[in-house]
Amino acid sequence: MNKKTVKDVDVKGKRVFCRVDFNVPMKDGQVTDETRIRAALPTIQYLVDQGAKVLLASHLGRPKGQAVEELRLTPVAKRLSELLGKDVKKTDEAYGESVKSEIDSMNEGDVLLLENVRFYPGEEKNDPELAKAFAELADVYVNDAFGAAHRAHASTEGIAKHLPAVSGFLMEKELDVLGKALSNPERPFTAIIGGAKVKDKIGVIDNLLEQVDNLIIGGGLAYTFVKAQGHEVGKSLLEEDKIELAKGFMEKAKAKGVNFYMPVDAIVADDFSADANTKVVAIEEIPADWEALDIGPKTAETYRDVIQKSKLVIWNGPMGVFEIDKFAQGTKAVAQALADANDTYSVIGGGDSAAAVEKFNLAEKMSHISTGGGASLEFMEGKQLPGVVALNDK
Ligand SMILES: Nc1ncnc2c1ncn2[C@@H]1O[C@H](COP(=O)(O)OP(=O)(O)O)[C@@H](O)[C@H]1O
Ligand SMILES: O=C(OP(=O)(O)O)[C@H](O)COP(=O)(O)O
Repeated sequence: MNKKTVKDVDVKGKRVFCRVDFNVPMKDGQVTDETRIRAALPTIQYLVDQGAKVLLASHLGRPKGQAVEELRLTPVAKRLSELLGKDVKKTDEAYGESVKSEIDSMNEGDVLLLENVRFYPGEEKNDPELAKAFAELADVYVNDAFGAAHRAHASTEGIAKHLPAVSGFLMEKELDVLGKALSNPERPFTAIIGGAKVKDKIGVIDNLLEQVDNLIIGGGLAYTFVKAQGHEVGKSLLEEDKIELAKGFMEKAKAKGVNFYMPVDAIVADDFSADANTKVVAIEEIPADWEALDIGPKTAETYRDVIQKSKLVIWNGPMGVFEIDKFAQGTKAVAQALADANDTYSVIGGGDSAAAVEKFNLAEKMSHISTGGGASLEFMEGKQLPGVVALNDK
């Protein structure tokens, strides 16, 4: 990597604003998957050991520029404190006088977690004033938030203009591993795209079609494609204004000789809940009042075969609503197929995909679990990540 890292700057006694991605899944005020917190520990521990005053900043969810009680980072501070084995204080704001006075009382090696940076409208707008306000808190900026590196926000991009700006160890490792896997991909090269962020991910498919041998579609994303094939999708997730785009992708795949795999069956439910009635249906037979919440068994079988014949697989986004056991089978089948494929280099991207692999106890079997979903996809597309571009060159 041609960017400076935390090892290239002196941080002893300095106030270090370290942007991390603590956008972790939570339920009832508890962190339910701590992969992203653990992934940031090497950088945090290094800063502590070097005697820096460590200010950690992160977003959580999408609060749209205002304080949302359930999206406070308090439970994250608690978990981080346990993992680090030292007290981590949390502020109720992310900048300003109250935060400054808290920083004034810090000793070398102390860690302070700032409140969710997306509670302020300026964050996602990359407002220069907010970037300056963040920068005023610190002497050095470290970006270790690979998962948010594709966002040009005040705490990921704007702030880097005001301070010496370097990458953390997680950022460095992610760019290194993904760069190596993709510079000369082993073939057959398969991409599996699922999840619910249809708008974010659908554009990625266009670029992936230039690179892969097989493209597998699952999750909530699939039903826009099912609709594009001319089938009804009932109450399944659907992005009406992307149907034409989806059609275009299927034609492009054909023209490029890319094998395009879509669900042939699905598990449908009469309600988005654990108590829902469910049944397996052929993809062209989704009932009008039901929604497809997982891929069906025939689909899972085909996907398994494709995975086993691949040399490199990148997987982003679960195949179904894996958080509910009834709809977890498709995601589990894909995870298991990857775990069983010993000759396959597997790269898992995305907070929820990583959480799924963790849930099935298969994390150890994957070659690389990336902490970034959208970020790893954009990186693989060959796009420049603003959070990386903004850092100081070596
Ligand atoms: N068929 C579906 N309908 C609705 N939601 C789905 C479906 N399949 C998967 N999901 C949801 O997608 C979410 C993950 O999507 P996304 O954020 O795009 O993935 P990632 O974090 O891995 O990038 C999960 O919470 C899962 O419940
Ligand atoms: O969870 C994240 O992205 P991901 O779901 O693509 O992995 C990152 O924290 C970025 O969050 P965002 O997509 O709300 O900007």
